[in-house]
Amino acid sequence: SVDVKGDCAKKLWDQQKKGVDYNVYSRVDPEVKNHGELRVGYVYSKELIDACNDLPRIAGRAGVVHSLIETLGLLADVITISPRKGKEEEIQRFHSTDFIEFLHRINSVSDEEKVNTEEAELYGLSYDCPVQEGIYDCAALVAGATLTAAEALCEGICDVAINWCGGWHHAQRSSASGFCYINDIVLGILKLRETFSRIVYVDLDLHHGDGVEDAFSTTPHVLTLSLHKYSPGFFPGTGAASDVGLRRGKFYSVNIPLMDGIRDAQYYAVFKRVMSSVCTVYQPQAIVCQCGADGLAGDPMGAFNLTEVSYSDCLHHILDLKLPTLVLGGGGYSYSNTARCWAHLTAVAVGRKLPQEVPDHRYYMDYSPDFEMNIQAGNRPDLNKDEELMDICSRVAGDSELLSHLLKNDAVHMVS
Ligand SMILES: CC1(C)CN(C2CCCC2)C(=O)N1c1ccccc1/C=C/C(=O)NO
Ligand SMILES: [Zn+2]
Repeated sequence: SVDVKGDCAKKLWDQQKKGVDYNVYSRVDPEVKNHGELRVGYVYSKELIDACNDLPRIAGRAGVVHSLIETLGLLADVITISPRKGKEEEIQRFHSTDFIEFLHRINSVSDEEKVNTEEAELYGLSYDCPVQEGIYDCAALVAGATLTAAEALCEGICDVAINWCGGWHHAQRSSASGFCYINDIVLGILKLRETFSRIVYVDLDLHHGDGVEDAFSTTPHVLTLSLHKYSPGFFPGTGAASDVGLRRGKFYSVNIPLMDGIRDAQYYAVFKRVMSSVCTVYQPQAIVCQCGADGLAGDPMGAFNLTEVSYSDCLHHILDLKLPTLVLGGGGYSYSNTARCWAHLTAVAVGRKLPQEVPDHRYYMDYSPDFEMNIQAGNRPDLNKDEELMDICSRVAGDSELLSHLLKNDAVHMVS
């Protein structure tokens, strides 16, 4: 059973004041900026974690993330929701039948040789998206978890719904890409569209959220906003500031291209400026946020210098909108830093303060040598110039003016 946050926090605080020392890792401190009244759904099951633990490029990551969140006692503050598997007809709402059929076929193949290569190439299967036994089953479980989270928001079971196993933003309608096979985010947004008419998708991953942007580039009902590294030869190569969407979706795709080395303060300043102007004009009814953690200092991608602070500030800003919010994972290749970051974001959602030290648990040694919960900012040179970033922001804000003009003249699309 889950205490209502207020009671839990108050009871714990009263106990602590009375000197009863609760054996909790995190001090519940009412001073912490508290989204206390938010009900937070946390989607997970042993089956989902086990399946994601077997994914080749992030083998074991799901378990490290969940174990830290569990050890920090955060499950006591959330509504845990067991996910269902995505049904074939749901997955077909975005992906083509032939692609799904192909994924089914390679799902049961044990050795790669049997797969005919040019067909695999056609569907995006390559080094980055290896043929993997059981890949369909795993991807369908992940998609089902994101759909379960979206349904919980539509039914008002919770205000925030988290699926750290989701966030596979590169998958396209008929091809895998960038290690993403089924685009759980697109499926989750289509589910939210059954209830909400205007949805903002925020992509904080190091990489451009191309699969989600492409899925909704011609519609004004989903505004996609992606902040990402944009430089020659860097995957996926899309997401220039000039990429604003097409036809009826023009100005409803927003891209903030960034250079290596960006740090927390600058990143959050850009996010806040763009997100504020977009939301003021667009008036979204729900938010989806992909929190890919490969922008963190210390990630093997070695690009940005972010810590959990800017990710937390962005999520605080989003939660302050008091809208149904779907929170998803994504990239993140330093497992300890990814776990630190997503544990902090879970704590932000439930309004808990975390301890300085990583608590002892099964994966404690992954957090050496510091064993601290905070991530140290890197010192890679910052190639971003303030005036360039401000210029991009004001252009987007300018587009927001255009967007507001469109909204006034486009009432048909924005019927609430
Ligand atoms: C195969 C992995 C996913 C892993 N990886 C690194 C991390 C550390 C050692 C290898 C990559 O660069 N990858 C990729 C390879 C080709 C295309 C895309 C990606 C990553 C996409 C992504 O994160 N989107 O959000
Ligand atoms: Zn990424």
